[in-house]
Amino acid sequence: MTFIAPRVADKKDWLSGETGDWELIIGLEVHAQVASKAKLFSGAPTEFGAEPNTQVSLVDAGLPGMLPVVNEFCVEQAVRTGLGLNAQINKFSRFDRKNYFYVDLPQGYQISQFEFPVVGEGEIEITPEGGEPVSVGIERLHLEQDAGKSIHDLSPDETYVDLNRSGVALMEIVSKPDMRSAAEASAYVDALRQIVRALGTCDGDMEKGNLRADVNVSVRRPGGELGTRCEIKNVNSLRFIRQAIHYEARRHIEILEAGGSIDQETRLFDNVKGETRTMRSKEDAHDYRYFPDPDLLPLELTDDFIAKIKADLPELPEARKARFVEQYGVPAYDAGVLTADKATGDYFEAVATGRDAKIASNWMMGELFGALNNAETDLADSPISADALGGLIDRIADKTISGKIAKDVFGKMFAGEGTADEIIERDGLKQVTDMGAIEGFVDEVIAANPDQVEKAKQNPKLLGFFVGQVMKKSQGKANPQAVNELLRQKLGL
Ligand SMILES: Nc1ncnc2c1ncn2[C@@H]1O[C@H](COP(=O)(O)OP(=O)(O)OP(=O)(O)O)[C@@H](O)[C@H]1O
Ligand SMILES: [Mg+2]
Ligand SMILES: [Mg+2]
Repeated sequence: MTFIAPRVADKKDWLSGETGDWELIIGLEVHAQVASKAKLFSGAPTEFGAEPNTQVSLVDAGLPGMLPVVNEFCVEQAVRTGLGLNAQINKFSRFDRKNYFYVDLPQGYQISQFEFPVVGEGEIEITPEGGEPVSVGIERLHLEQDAGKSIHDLSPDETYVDLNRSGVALMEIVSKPDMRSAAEASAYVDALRQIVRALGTCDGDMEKGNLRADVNVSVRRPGGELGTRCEIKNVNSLRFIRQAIHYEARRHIEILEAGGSIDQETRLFDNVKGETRTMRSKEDAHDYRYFPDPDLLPLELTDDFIAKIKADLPELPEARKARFVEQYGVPAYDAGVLTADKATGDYFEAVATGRDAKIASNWMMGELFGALNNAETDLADSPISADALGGLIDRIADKTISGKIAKDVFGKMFAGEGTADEIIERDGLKQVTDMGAIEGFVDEVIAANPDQVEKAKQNPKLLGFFVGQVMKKSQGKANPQAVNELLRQKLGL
């Protein structure tokens, strides 16, 4: 298989093949687990990592005669998410049975929403890395229950079933086929993740599988008819999403250019090989025989219910980003990084308030994130609190220390040696601003370098040499501005 790089210059992710260009089309179905302590239709707990089959009510085990009762909290979270996606909230929706047989589905059907989802069309704005913002349409969001889990690797000839996940509430968020590159697809999932986390409706933890994507991919000639899609199930990291898309796009192009056609298929992504492969083809495509679940009444939401949720919505990442640019004057790129999650934004606001915001953002994005990264830890466990970083920045602003010395102080703060003030005091780092003392250093340096003084009169660039010498004499503590001024005066530059 030949690897064809996307033509970044075109901005769109057009792929060149042997016979011309192809346009990539991607639509995603994201399954986001509702952050609820109880399941969608039972009171069983949903906690992650429990012993197998310890969180299973009779309803989740699909025992005959058991009746589901809808969890109102989950409905509320779906509506909240819908509002966060700028989407239509449907006051009438209905639960349907999606029938299929599998060992991890004890009821023999999944309760889902088909014809009448709780949330309809919406739209979010995303910014792919290095690209311009694009808007992605949301087709719908519906509530459904998760299935159990089959465990194949405990024994060579037996399959075990863990029903802890059975009945856990999921929101399936279906996008329109609006994405045109792997970068856009991963930016979309990232944006969704940020939104649900800001809303608190889903933990968005892809490693734990509480946010995962079915990735639909097709290719077409630029501007032509949509091609046949293949759906890659359950991809659970942004990197795997990008890899799966690239692999799948190349596969489609190779087949089409050789004169073949694409079969609509459900495929799996093998993250070790970086390949997708057939899981089931159209021949055994499911006929789910959806019908309204007779055990559940339709959901009818009142205006009041929706209005209350709306009144309680937090500021979402996109809005916060715009506010950071506007209110604090930081560049859009910084604002994007600083609003990637709530805690980072809160930390920034605490440091920036009452201080130079650009300096606050530089210290966070440079020194702090660098140190956290090296220590393989994150902001939640930062040894330097927002207050403490603010305290350090204050000492630069009031010229107690220079920016250069501040970096050393930062290192010591990060190592837990104390606050900026304590370290400055302890190590005697206070900047020398006493003009008399600085003049002493300057005179000494001039006296010691008569040749250089003569040269400097022809070549003002030598000023740097003198500044360096004076700073060295003062052990880095002389106020650099004062040193510069005095030297210029004395050297007549
Ligand atoms: N030609 C296409 N190329 C790429 N993506 C497409 C194409 N046509 C549709 N899609 C995307 O495929 C997804 C279809 O999801 P939807 O949930 O509606 O149906 P499904 O996959 O048939 O159902 P199920 O939930 O049972 O998997 C949407 O995200 C849509 O944008
Ligand atoms: Mg779907
Ligand atoms: Mg699908």
